[in-house]
Amino acid sequence: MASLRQGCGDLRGLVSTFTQSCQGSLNEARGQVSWALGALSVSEAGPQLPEKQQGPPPGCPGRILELKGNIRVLCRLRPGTPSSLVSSEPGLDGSVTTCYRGHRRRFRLDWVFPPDASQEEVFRELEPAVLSCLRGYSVCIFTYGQTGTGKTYSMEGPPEDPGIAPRALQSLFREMRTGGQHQVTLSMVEIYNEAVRDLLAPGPPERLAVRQGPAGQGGIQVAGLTYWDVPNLETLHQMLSLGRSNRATAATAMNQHSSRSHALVTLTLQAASSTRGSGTTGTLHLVDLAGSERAWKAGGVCRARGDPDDAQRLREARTINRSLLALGGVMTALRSRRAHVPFRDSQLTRLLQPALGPGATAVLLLQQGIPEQPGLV
Ligand SMILES: Nc1ncnc2c1ncn2[C@@H]1O[C@H](COP(=O)(O)OP(=O)(O)OP(=O)(O)O)[C@@H](O)[C@H]1O
Repeated sequence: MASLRQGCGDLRGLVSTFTQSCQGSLNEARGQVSWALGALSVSEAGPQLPEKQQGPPPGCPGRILELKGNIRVLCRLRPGTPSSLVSSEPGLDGSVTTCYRGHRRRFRLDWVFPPDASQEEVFRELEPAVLSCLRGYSVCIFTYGQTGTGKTYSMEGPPEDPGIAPRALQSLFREMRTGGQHQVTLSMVEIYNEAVRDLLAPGPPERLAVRQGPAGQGGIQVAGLTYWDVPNLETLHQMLSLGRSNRATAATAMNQHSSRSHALVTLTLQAASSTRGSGTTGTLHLVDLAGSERAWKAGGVCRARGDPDDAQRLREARTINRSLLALGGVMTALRSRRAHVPFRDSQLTRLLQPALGPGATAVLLLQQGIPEQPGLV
């Protein structure tokens, strides 16, 4: 419990950091900064939040995810978060009261993974939701957090200790071997500076147009996006690694290999009619969101020197923050069950519209912790 206490308080840091980022760097964000609180549903406990499940016995992580129609907010703490910065007390109602650098605040989370949580423990919590795709559900898993807090580590992980995505795929294919025939289709895009690009296109990635589907059919269409039939796990891994190598990355002041784009992997699993779950089509979206660092930090002090690369980093940071604001606005609207959900506010939310709509399950994994350069937190 000590590590849990230590870690979840730093959530305040995430919200606070991002809020400051919006206030300091984005004039257009003024007045909307409350998104970070409402949208992530980690602020003052809101009535829409589902009840936190009973905690699992030690060594036996619980199955906390309901499989339909919910947004779940989990938090993972990066190793090395100093306990002097944070403290928190879990409440009976599932809320977490945190104290971050002396400011007390209540957050409510569905689960907190302490800094020593393994990749396997994290995935074990998500596995039931992942496998529900084989029964026709739509599931979307995000990693969100300041740059360098471990989003890609959690989603992809190093080869010797894979993260959510490789484990999810392995689990799905293992289940399909015993559960019957499915047709698996893959697409992979990145959103870089609000341009949607196909990471699996045979040629150089081009900007693709995102359109609303024809009336009555709903959905979103990405003109020219390639969809690939995936016969087996090995092919899938090869394609994902191709897509990853096409993803825009650039060194920033905060993370040498910082991802400057949002990456969306979409797997469609269509059950053959003779199998269980016959006729169903499930979808798994795995979303590695770009880091939400403060724009001025990403640009770095070199911005003053007029370095074109730094100007580019600054622009990237602004568009990233703007799209994360839009995502927050969508989440707020969904959780408040508002009639209007502003999906059209960014390419990210437009593309995710089918993944966040009625009946879908979204899991937001908040990454918290101290990036590699502690002075930046
Ligand atoms: N739980 C963890 N255990 C061990 N190492 C970790 C963990 N989380 C993150 N790291 C390490 O921290 C560094 C930064 O992590 P990562 O690249 O995943 O951050 P990120 O949030 O994806 O950053 P960006 O938004 O800039 O892409 C990496 O070297 C990664 O291996």
